[in-house]
Amino acid sequence: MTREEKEIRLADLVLAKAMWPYIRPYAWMLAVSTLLVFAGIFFELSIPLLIQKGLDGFILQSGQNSKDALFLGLHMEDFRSFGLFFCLMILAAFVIDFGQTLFLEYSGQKIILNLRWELFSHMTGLPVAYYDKNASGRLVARVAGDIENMNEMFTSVLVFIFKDLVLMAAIFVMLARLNAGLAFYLFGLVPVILVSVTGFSRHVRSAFRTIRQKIGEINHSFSEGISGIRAIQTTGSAATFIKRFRDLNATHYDAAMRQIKTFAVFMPFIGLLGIVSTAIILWAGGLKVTAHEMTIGELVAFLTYMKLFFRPLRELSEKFNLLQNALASAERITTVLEQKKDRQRLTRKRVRMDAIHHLAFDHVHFSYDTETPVLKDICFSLEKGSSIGIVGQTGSGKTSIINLVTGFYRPDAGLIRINGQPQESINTMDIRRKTALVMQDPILFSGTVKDNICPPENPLDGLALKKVLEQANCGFLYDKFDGPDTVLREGGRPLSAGEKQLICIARAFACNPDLIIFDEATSYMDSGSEQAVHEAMNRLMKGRLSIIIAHRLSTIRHCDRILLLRVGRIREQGSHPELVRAKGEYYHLLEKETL
Ligand SMILES: Nc1ncnc2c1ncn2[C@@H]1O[C@H](COP(=O)(O)OP(=O)(O)OP(=O)(O)O)[C@@H](O)[C@H]1O
Repeated sequence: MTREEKEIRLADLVLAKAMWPYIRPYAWMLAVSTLLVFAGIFFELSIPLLIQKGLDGFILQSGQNSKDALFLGLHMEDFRSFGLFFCLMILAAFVIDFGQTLFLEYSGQKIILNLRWELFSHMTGLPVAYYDKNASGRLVARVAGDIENMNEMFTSVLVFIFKDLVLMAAIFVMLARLNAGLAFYLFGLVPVILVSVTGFSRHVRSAFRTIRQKIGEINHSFSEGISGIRAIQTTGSAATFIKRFRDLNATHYDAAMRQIKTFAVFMPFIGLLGIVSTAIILWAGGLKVTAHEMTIGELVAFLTYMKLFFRPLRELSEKFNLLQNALASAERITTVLEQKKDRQRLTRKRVRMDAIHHLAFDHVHFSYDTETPVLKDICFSLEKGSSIGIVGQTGSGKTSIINLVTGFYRPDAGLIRINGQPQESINTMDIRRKTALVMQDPILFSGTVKDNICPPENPLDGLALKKVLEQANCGFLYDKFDGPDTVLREGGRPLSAGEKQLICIARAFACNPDLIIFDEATSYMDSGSEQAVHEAMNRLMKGRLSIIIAHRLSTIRHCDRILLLRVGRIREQGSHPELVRAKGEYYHLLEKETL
């Protein structure tokens, strides 16, 4: 056993334990389905035996006791009642097959339905830090591809591997019972079959793995190419992207061809084994029939069982690979679901909070990777009705301060106090409920403007909604579009950047926050749109705690306090007139901006 196989098998128990809560409600269906599989095998194996009885007992009249205890202790007097019995057996096999497929598909689909829902709802609650570390393309592949692999495992792999193994074992028993001498010839082929199946599985598994991996990368490349289409077209980097994609595509093609070639050799090889063994059995069986050691019916039944034996053999090795693949998917899904504890940590054993009226940073130090300090010794405080502006060069740590306020990350040292209490003692969900974040890139979801402003489960009445839109300067919605019923497509299309930002401000009004944070909210706008957004911002800030991050000093000059950050440290702090009087860094920046 290779190290990798060992690891997968060790992990299987853990996986089974993790997946059991999803399987448990439908376990009885899977059990019924398994019982039906057994019943199905019984019927499947009965057919060749019936053919033998029909041939020997009625058609050729060569069997001695064929009419006695014809089948399952039933006596058939004539060929018509035998034919009727045959038809009933086939009908019963059909009904069992139908029932088995229905139970299996139903339970498989239900398990997947719950698992997909759980995974998605769970992912919406995962810490932002998790998303910062994991590429979105990979995570999307998890919800889509990995869940689909698991669906395949429940509906077409697990039960069928089991069925095929039982079927093959049962066929061996039937063959030995029909004619032990002939079965002995067939057992001679077993080592050849085992060696070829193992070799084939190894080859296909490595190709499978490469294919899956490359498909993930291809998806990622596609999504990156589509979301960054403007940058690609304007920077002239299309050729680089196309070349990277072509290489990826070619690797995928090579792996797919490797897999196809292996199948192309293996499948006919198994077919060849089937033909060779049929020829051997026909020759040896023919000799036995002519020597009256065997009836023709028995020979035909023997050959029919052999045919049944080679069919699952072809599928089994392919299914083992699918199983490996599905187990890898289950492992990835379990890893995501295990992140649960992190979310619970934010709310469990913490005091509830109704309102924010004071926020303070007390000698806060922070780094993303515990090695590179991003914020150093940050101190400031903010009361209800007042505002703080944060300025500083790119990468100076402005957004990192917001990441700490909202609880997306934790400080390495120092304290953040809310209403005088340490932030980590307060339910983070309460803090977020009372906070509105208006970001540089306005995030709007597909749906109506109304749904974007207030979720349908917590709607505002018509009058309140109109007021919120008025306060946020969203009159354009009534002039150019269908008011709050305007339907937005992905990314908030067809609104302009400024219009989208005003909708985000309306959303902030609707949730009536105590703390409002603007992170470069006007940086993409022309002066006309900026004016409209500023008016809405000023209205929203009244009577609340506000933090405004901006590159342009004009945006924050009216704030009660301004922090100037450089390389993670507060270099200057004070009101606009105080900082101008101090003639320090802020003053020089102001001079540059007014030039
Ligand atoms: N998720 C992250 N993981 C690791 N490092 C990060 C992460 N986010 C930001 N950083 C690093 O932290 C530093 C501060 O980043 P931050 O986003 O707070 O700067 P900023 O002042 O808001 O910059 P900008 O004005 O460009 O938005 C930067 O050096 C950045 O590379």
